[in-house]
Amino acid sequence: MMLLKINNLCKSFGGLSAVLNFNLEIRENELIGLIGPNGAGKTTVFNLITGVYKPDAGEIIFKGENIGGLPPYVICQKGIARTFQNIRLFNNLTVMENVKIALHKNVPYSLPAALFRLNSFYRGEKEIEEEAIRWLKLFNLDHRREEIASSLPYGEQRRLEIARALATHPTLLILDEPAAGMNPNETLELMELIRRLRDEFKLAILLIEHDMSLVMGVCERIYVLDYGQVIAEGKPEEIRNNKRVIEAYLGEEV
Ligand SMILES: Nc1ncnc2c1ncn2[C@@H]1O[C@H](COP(=O)(O)OP(=O)(O)OP(=O)(O)O)[C@@H](O)[C@H]1O
Repeated sequence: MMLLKINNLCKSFGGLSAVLNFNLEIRENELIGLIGPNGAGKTTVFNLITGVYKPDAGEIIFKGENIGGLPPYVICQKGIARTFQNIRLFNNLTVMENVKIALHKNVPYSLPAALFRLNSFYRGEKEIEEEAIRWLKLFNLDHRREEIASSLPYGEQRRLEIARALATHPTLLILDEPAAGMNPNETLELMELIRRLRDEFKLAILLIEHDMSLVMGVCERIYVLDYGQVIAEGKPEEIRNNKRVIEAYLGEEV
């Protein structure tokens, strides 16, 4: 079933068309890559989908509803979660607190229960704590539970950011350069993790990545952006041999 359908999306900054008549389709449980040279408009597309920017024109249809221009927290509630190119954790909070914040999107108690500290508040908080621990175990971060997020090694901060995104129970997970700054071993582990998450949580995943081994290794379909426009779309082997794509990367290895 179709999950996300983007029609003729446009966004300019001053006189510059960062995204121009952009179209994309993602079905449930698909793993899609968005690639392109620096400045091609990839992050702008992510910022449009997640409500950071309002589209100038076009539609972003998610589960049949146009979500273009809605605020980020509403888009998150509708089932889209993301990570950022430069990791954005709550640096001064613990690992556990970072995940608990995401779980407070759907608190299992009422406002009066929280204000008057009713039993349902304590029960709800316990449920949140237990779920946070389940997420940390899944991402092999449980032993770091009480550590401050910014003190974690880089690869673990990336994993924590993905755990926090998943704790909002998305149906579409958007990853902006998840392998940036990782060594080849960490990248291999990340590829394994991305495949596992997609299968276990029946997720659709859209990722931007400059690491071609990761994109070609995990994505089923790839969209290639250049100067804000899609210049190619297809399976990894089709993209690898596409003349326009090779030209856009000007001899870079695809
Ligand atoms: N907030 C903004 N204000 C002005 N220009 C912007 C803004 N955001 C992006 N741009 C411009 O839009 C174009 C597309 O940028 P974008 O960050 O989306 O590209 P990208 O494909 O994600 O690049 P990279 O791979 O380097 O991250 C660039 O020319 C960029 O300078």
